[in-house]
Parts: sequence; C-alpha cells; structure tokens
Amino acid sequence: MSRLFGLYLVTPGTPMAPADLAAIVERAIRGGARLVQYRDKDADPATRIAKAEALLGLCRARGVPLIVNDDLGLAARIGADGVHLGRDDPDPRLARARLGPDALIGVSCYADLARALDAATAGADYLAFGSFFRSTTKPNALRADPALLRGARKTLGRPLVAIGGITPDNGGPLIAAGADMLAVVSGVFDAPDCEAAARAYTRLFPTEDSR
Ligand SMILES: Cc1ncc(COP(=O)(O)OP(=O)(O)O)c(N)n1
Ligand SMILES: Cc1ncsc1CCOP(=O)(O)O
Repeated sequence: MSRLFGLYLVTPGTPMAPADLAAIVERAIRGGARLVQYRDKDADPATRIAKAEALLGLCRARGVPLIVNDDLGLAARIGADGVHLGRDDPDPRLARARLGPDALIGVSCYADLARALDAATAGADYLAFGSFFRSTTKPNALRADPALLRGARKTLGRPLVAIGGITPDNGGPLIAAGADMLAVVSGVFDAPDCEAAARAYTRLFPTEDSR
C-alpha cells in the first residue's frame, strides 16, 4: 500500500450514473487523488455493488486504492482495498479479521482523541478527524478545531485524515497542523473542472523530495 498522503477523494452519494461517477473519479485521479472512498448512503444494494465494482476496476487500473464507507460486507464482496468505519459501524478488529492483514482500515474520530487512541490500538491504519469547516455534503457533521491535529500528531503515530468543508483555500493550515490527507467531496465533485480542482488540492502538499 502506498504511503497515505495527499488528496483523498470521497464520493458524494447523490444519485449519479455509474459512468458519470467513474468519469469524475478518473479526472480526480489524473489531478492527483491518491485514495478513493465509495460513500453512498442511498443507492439500492445492486446499484451499490455495480458502482463499487466499476470504481474498483478504474482505481486498480490507475494504481489507486479504493475503500468502501460503512459497508464491510460490500468491501469483502468486491475485494476492495479496505473500509472506512464510523461510530455506527463495525469494530476495526472485526474489519481486520474479515478483510485481512493488508486491508486499509480507516476510522472516523470526529474531535475525539480518546476514540482515536482506541481505534489505533484496534488496528486502524488511519484516523480521520472533522468536520473542520461547514460541509454542504454533511451539514450536521460534528465540528473539530484544526488545533486538534497538532495534539493528534504528537500522540497517535498513525496517518491523519482531515475532512469537512475543505477547499484549496482553507486546506493548507490543516496540512501544516498535521493532516497527512485531505478528504474531499464537494470541492472536487461540484467543481466545473474536476481534474483542475483535484490538482489544486494536490499542490497544497509538499513534494516527495521536500518531505
Ligand atoms: C475520510 C472520512 N472521514 C470521515 C468520514 C465520516 O464517516 P462517518 O462518521 O461514518 O459518517 P458517514 O460518512 O457514514 O456519513 C468519512 N466517510 N470519510
Ligand atoms: C462524510 C463527512 N464527514 C464529515 S464532513 C463529511 C463530508 C465532507 O464533504 P465535503 O468535502 O463536501 O465537505
């Protein structure tokens, strides 16, 4: 698994034809997205399988991992690279047992460092914090203060993902505070040029040589 660093694209979960979804994800990968999460709360099971499989094929061809939000069963069924788990989802240990030692397991920690420590102990590969800014995708998301990332950096020893209302204009300070990845939905999916938008996030990160 490549190092967890850079733009993390999360799909919006709004009704969208599989081909349109794949086209945007492909453009975002061209713009530098290094990890993709299939997040889809509303589609029926057959549509979810079809979309996730289409994205997995695309991501495999581009060498970018695809993980599934919430749904451990779907991740196992399609052979995804991992799963992202929130408060209402299975324990990371269960996900590890089901998906295997190489699976990428991410856990939502909101603004809760104690939860993050537990998740790290339970084998999470990355810890996600947020929402750092108001999110149109998830307007009622719990809010986190960017300063939290500095403490998380010192104590957790795992890659940190920041999410929620992140734009190319407000993302830099989150990276400076300790975020390894910026997870983004609307900043890419709602942009007139998805590839250019992804590139604008990608440019916020130091290059491999300067890290
Ligand atoms: C990278 C990343 N971080 C946080 C979330 C939110 O997960 P969760 O709290 O489970 O909420 P839903 O996504 O299920 O609404 C995420 N999906 N990805
Ligand atoms: C899933 C999720 N969890 C907290 S905010 C959020 C949505 C992020 O989307 P956007 O990048 O459009 O704010």
